[in-house]
Amino acid sequence: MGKSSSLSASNNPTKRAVNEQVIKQINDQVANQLNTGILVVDNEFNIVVCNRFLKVHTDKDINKIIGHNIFLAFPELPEVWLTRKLNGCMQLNTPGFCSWEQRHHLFELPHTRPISTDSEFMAQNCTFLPINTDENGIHVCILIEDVTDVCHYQTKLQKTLDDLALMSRIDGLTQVYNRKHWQESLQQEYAKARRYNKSLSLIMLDLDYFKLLNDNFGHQCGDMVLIEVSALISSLLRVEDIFGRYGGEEFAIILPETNINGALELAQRVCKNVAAAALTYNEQTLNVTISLGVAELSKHETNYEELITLADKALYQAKHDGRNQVSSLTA
Ligand SMILES: Nc1nc2c(ncn2[C@@H]2O[C@H](COP(=O)(O)OP(=O)(O)OP(=O)(O)O)[C@@H](O)[C@H]2O)c(=O)[nH]1
Repeated sequence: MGKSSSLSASNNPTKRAVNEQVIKQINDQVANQLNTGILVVDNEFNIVVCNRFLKVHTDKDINKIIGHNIFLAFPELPEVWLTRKLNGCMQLNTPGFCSWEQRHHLFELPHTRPISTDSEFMAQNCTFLPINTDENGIHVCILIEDVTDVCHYQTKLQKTLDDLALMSRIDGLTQVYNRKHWQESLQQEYAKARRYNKSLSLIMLDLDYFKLLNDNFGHQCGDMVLIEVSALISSLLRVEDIFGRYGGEEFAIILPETNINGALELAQRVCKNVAAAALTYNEQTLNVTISLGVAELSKHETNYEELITLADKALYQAKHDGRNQVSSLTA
């Protein structure tokens, strides 16, 4: 009995045909209920199978695109790139993949999320699977996964991380680099200047009689002056120059590939511009000046800190000589 029933399942052609039909129905229903696009093309890139996902997400009549070339049915597809991808998959008989990070989408399918994204189209991960059929040779099955949410939250997360990284380098009050980042930059510029035998100069600057300004006009006025003066100085620099708040009312500028003459010229310009700036607080005119110390890297320094010490000494000299001026020192 057992033997005859097992024989009937595999050897009875009618039963086998019924089984195959049932399996096809199951496969079709599963494919049509999946929240993944399934599109199968033959070796001439004609569409052989297309599931309901693509019907739901496009206004195309799926029955009309079966048998048509994929690049005619979906003209938005990158033909050169996708042809190479499909051919590679068929020839090597190995799967391929394309993530939304490489290409945000292949198919222009509008996304249905109530979230705002940078693109009007659904972000997609696409997998390319080689399918071997007995009669018609190799096909490729393209699986289209909707990853709009992943893309949206990943992009938001990356932006937050970028903002945090920036914030960790920036002084909260003046928006110029903070001391930690500035000092790390100097360390790098020092190493570069030594390695490539390039010149490197430093300007240390400090607001004059700032305590008096705070005492006379209040701390808020002092803060406003720090913001305005650093914005003014930033506007006078080249993009390669690295401007930072060294602490309190002391600032510092790294000048890569700049010798002492270039650094002195810039320092004079900064000094004059700050002194000439028309700063007011509560309708009162403020006379703000700065003192600057300039130093150039020479063969004598053995580390970047010695360059800071040199520029700091020059700054002290400028203060001592009467403020609102530039002084320089060489080792
Ligand atoms: N408003 C404000 N004041 C600050 C800030 N950081 C430091 N200060 C003040 O800056 C003043 C610096 O005073 P001093 O070091 O005596 O220097 P100075 O009065 O500028 O005198 P010289 O440098 O010799 O010209 C102090 O009163 C600090 O409280 C800040 O972020 N905001």
